[in-house]
Amino acid sequence: MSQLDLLNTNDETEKYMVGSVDAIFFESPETFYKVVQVKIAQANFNWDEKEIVATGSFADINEGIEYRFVGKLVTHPRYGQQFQVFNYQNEMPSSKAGLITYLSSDAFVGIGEKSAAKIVEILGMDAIEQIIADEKKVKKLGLSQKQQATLIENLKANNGTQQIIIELNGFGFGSQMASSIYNRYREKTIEVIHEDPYKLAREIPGIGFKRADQIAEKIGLAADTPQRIKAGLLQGIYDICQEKGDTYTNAEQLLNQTMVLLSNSRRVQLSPDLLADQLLELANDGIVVAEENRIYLRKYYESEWRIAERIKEIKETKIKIDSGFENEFAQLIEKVEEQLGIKYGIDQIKAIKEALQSKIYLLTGGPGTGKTTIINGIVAIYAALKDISLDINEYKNEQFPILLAAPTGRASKRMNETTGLPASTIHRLLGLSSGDEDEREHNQLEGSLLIVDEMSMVDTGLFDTLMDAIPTNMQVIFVGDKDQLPSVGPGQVFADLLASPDLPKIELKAIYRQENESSVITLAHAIKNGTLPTDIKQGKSDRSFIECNAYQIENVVRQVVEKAKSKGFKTRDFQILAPMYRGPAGIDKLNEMLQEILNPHVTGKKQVEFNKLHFRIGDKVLHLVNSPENNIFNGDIGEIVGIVTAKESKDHQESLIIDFDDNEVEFKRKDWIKIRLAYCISIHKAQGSEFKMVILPMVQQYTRMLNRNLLYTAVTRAKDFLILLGEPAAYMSSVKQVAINRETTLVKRLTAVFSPSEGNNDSKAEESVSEKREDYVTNTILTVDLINSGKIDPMIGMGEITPASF
Ligand SMILES: Nc1ncnc2c1ncn2[C@@H]1O[C@H](COP(=O)(O)OP(=O)(O)OP(=O)(O)O)[C@@H](O)[C@H]1O
Repeated sequence: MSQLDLLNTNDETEKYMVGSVDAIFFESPETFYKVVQVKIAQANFNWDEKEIVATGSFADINEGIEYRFVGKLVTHPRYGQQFQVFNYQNEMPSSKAGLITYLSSDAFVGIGEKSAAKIVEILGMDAIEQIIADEKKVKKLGLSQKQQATLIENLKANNGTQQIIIELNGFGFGSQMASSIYNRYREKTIEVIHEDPYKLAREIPGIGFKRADQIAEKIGLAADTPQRIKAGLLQGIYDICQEKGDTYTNAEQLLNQTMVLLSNSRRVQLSPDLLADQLLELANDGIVVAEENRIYLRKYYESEWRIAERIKEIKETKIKIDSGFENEFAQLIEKVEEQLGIKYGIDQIKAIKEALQSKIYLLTGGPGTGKTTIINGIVAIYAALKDISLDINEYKNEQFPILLAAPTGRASKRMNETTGLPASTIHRLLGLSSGDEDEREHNQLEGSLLIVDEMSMVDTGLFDTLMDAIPTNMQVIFVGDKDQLPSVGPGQVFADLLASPDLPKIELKAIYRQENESSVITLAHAIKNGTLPTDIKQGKSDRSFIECNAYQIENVVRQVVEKAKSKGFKTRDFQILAPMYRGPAGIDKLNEMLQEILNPHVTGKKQVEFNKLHFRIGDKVLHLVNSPENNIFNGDIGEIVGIVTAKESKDHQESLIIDFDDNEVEFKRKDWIKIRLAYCISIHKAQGSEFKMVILPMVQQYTRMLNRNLLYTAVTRAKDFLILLGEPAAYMSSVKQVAINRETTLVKRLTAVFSPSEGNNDSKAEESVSEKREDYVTNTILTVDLINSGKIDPMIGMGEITPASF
């Protein structure tokens, strides 16, 4: 048999080798992936040479140290045969010399060969085990304090990290995921997994319930263990709230959802009673909150109460209004009107005046109603009244006293452009990093006036954090368009605030955009009122309608785009918006086609492949998550301006350089998951952005997704031109479908804190949130009693599920 036959990659039998690491060829800075050369001392496979290249996930591996590697031989298309390591262990140095080499290696900075020799001489060959078992042993080795500390620290840490990575590998996590998990829990990793493997599903992006459940099974958690059922219930509430945008659910919905989740994951049917019992325990422990027939994750329950209480505190803190305000205001408004060359309407003046006199003020209005013009007026008059300079250069080391913020990068950039003042995203303002909107750690805001735009996009978690950061004496103005889509995350904060009778507000109705009577704005207002103009299909100077079916969409979009291009529109000037990703008229299909016509592959030019997609220089791409550390946010659109191949890069990792409005950010391959092509994007992702021309395909195929707020949001993204395509019936069904109101209790909480005497059972304004929790248990018992007594059938809705579904 030839050596090549022996090295057949299909040979899956487990191989091992013992050897020392000669050289580390490559190490990824972000993951534990490394390519090393191993000098073989012993192996259970044929290998003619002294060395072999090994690849794998090594937490901490040192040159000159002997390890036992378990894995298989593979053939790399470019580099030939290699040993792919599944797991490895530090073969404790078997000889005295080996142990000395190990203790004097790079892993123990400050310990040289002499000191290492002394350690081995005094403690013997089991020196490491002895020190790990009893730290005091290092005291008699004649080492300096620093050396003693290094020795203990590194022996413990190295031992730990290696073991952890080996165990994570054993659970089937690849190097990337293993490092994400390790980075989150550090030395507690294995403890966390053994204590609650489901924590991974809740806390590590990319790990779902099913994956966590597999681990749970591996460590011996039976399908009916309370821990598993509780995890399923928590996941159930979380999933329902994320999917529907509600801040709570009910027992029936929750039990159905959890039953499906648990049964699908392990294919075992559980009794509804088991689930109901565990739900009761979760409530008794205060992990979920049941109130009447509502079941909340504690965090949303508390967020709504906290928001309401904070709003009241801020609203009720007095602001000083000078006796001469009326006169001064009348003069200042005239001055601003002169500067802007406009005359404010009655409602606009009312808005500016009330906003200036209120601690908290809400301002809503559709496109063109003058929200930005009002913000400019408020800022100018506020600055004049308070004698504040609006020249940002005068605030070198000081905080600018007027804070402007919006939920997305693009919206805050627009705010900055329209006001000429600094504006930032809410995340930046709060100093939050990726994914920690709900964290309670954040900056405290400084300044005297805060204006937040695009409020409809702010969800309960972020708003709770924002309210916590606002000092009680700050004046706050929330601006938005209540008819746009609600936030992606749970809640409908802006709509709820507006629905509260206790907060001063104004809804602007008059449209001021004059230029040539924009028919896009007329259309937007018609949609908002639940109708379509009779001339919807007639061509106008700024909008047109092309009738076609789902299968013709791709071709029609192609023609429209080619026409726009020939008329001199740049790729960034027009945006295709669609409601769905899948299907012949879906975002994915359209992006594929649009990339081919707008940025085709040119032989010899660089392109990289990722998840069956190609990325090329010049591609328009969308960022899918918030990344405040790079100042890029969910929904930001950028352009690929560079591709760095593995060969060209110092760390041998390929990357894309993406330009987001002059902010160039490097994306390593592991981060490509955060971007996608943006020739066509979803309407949700377009919220907070505006485009010169919007091309909007709508077909009946999308029916499930269509509603009035969605169509309204899409149409209002168009600044100059709107091209509607598709089936008129799809547009009609959109306007008829009023977006179902989200289930939230913020309005209820606001009423409770503002009017505690209104006989409302929930009016606990006098109590703190923790005191309110006292009532959870009684309420939960009621709910679960209902289930047990058969008044709520937890199997309702499961009629369509057959054993085959599981
Ligand atoms: N009182 C007014 N008199 C004349 N023009 C006005 C008046 N108010 C606003 N405008 C003009 O109407 C247009 C729309 O106003 P503005 O941009 O403030 O509205 P908006 O509500 O912020 O709209 P959008 O949400 O579409 O940006 C602008 O060109 C603005 O200059």
